[in-house]
Amino acid sequence: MNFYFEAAGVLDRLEERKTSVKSLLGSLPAQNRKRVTALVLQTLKYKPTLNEIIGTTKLLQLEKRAFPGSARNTAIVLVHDLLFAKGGIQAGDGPLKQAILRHKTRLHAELTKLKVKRGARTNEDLVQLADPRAAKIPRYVRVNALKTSLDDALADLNARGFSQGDTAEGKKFVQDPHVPNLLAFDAARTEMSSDPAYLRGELILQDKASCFPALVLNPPAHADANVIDATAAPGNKTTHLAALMQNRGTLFAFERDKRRFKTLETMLARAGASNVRAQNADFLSVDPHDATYARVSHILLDPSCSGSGIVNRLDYLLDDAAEEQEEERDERLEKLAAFQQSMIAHAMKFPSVSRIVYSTCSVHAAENERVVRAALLASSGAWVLAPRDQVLPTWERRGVQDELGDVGDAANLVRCMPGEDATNGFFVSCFERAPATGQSAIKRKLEADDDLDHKPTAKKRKKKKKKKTNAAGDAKEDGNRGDDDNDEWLGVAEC
Ligand SMILES: C[S@@+](CC[C@H](N)C(=O)[O-])C[C@H]1O[C@@H](n2cnc3c(N)ncnc32)[C@H](O)[C@@H]1O
Repeated sequence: MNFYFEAAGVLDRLEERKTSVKSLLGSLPAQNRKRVTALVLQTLKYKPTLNEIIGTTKLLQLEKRAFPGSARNTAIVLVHDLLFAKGGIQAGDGPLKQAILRHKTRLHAELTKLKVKRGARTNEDLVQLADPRAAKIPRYVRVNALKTSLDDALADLNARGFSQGDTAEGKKFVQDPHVPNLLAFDAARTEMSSDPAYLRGELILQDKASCFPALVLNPPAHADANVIDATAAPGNKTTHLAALMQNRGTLFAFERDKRRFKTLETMLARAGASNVRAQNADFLSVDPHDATYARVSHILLDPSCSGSGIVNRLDYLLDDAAEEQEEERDERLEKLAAFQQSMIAHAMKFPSVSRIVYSTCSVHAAENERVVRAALLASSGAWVLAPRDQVLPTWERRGVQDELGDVGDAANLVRCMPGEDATNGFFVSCFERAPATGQSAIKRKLEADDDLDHKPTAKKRKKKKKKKTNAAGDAKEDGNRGDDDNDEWLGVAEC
């Protein structure tokens, strides 16, 4: 029973909003920490549902002696386990357990009623529907071109009672206007995980925004094509890339986590992605100059991130928790951003790579525009952003210029806002090698910064003076020249 009390204690202190969930869980005695953490996180996910069920059953009023006002969270964690844990309540047979079990039938019946009322088929649906942003996200399903054609998939769906409509409602689905082969279903009423076409690998459950990176990378589809997916598991983007490559050439897929690598292998097999060479390895330890990768022309980088864009994450439930959390978050973001930058810098070292897509499911500029900015500056002008017309041109929400600063045009970046774009929060950027001739705006900017940053030596002073004289001369020749240069400096990327 102890760990139930500990979990309830964590929930109590969270409600006081004096500290963050992370530090609370970190301070628990080591022996129970894992178990209590899992229980707290699960309970938080289901808390709105549990509160409603406990309210309608009047459990606390009926069991006042077992659960006085101060023990509300103890009742919540116990009801959580009764309704949602595999083995039910994990405790002896004390009075608190008995108090809950007296209402077992009623509690289960209320859960069933609530599911019907909210149109939820599974417990997970209940969590989804409790988050107002999630209610706006349809269930997206990508037709896997490696296993079936769009026409055949549509015919199969029609034969099973689905039909195309203007909105994803009930048995009606919509063809997505931005992503070919993507269908949107009614999230509350479509249970896809047991769908036969899904089990055959013909349909892949993938959020719309998560389909953007492979589309933007636009990998080649010929026998000599060499592409890398640097951070592959669970493999949604890998199988999407393989489909766009029509299983031709070679797609090297890296995943450093052993357990996630197994999932990747399962996904690849199910999707029939036969051109993938999956390796359980750290991308950062792959030698860019190894002959195996000499012809790699495209790299997809979808590294670990805060996941703050994912609707249903705990971050959302704890959004308004203590201030300390903000500080902790900033620290975490800084660390993530440093890692993300190192991944981009590493990708840029592959000698034949001409195009790199970097994406996150984060809404924080620290992991998005600011990482892109740092990567562009670190490349000293060798890389620029691919132009908007190659980066989902019809998608309206673009990057944040103030965060990207003067190193590129934020219109070349893609953002998705949870709750507003019918997707999870997402960010996509695409780097391409700067043209060999001419100087990129970033390079010019860096040189200028360098000139400003360092005390001019006699040689530099002389050079600067000469530059100034030339500029003055040029300006005389062409009245607007000086202003144009300024525009280029500020407005930026050569794309
Ligand atoms: C955001 S997930 C990738 C999701 C995947 N692209 C998809 O669409 O299914 C990031 C993955 O990268 C892996 N990862 C993180 N750093 C890595 C590294 N240095 N090398 C290889 N894999 C890495 C993580 O273990 C995690 O599985």
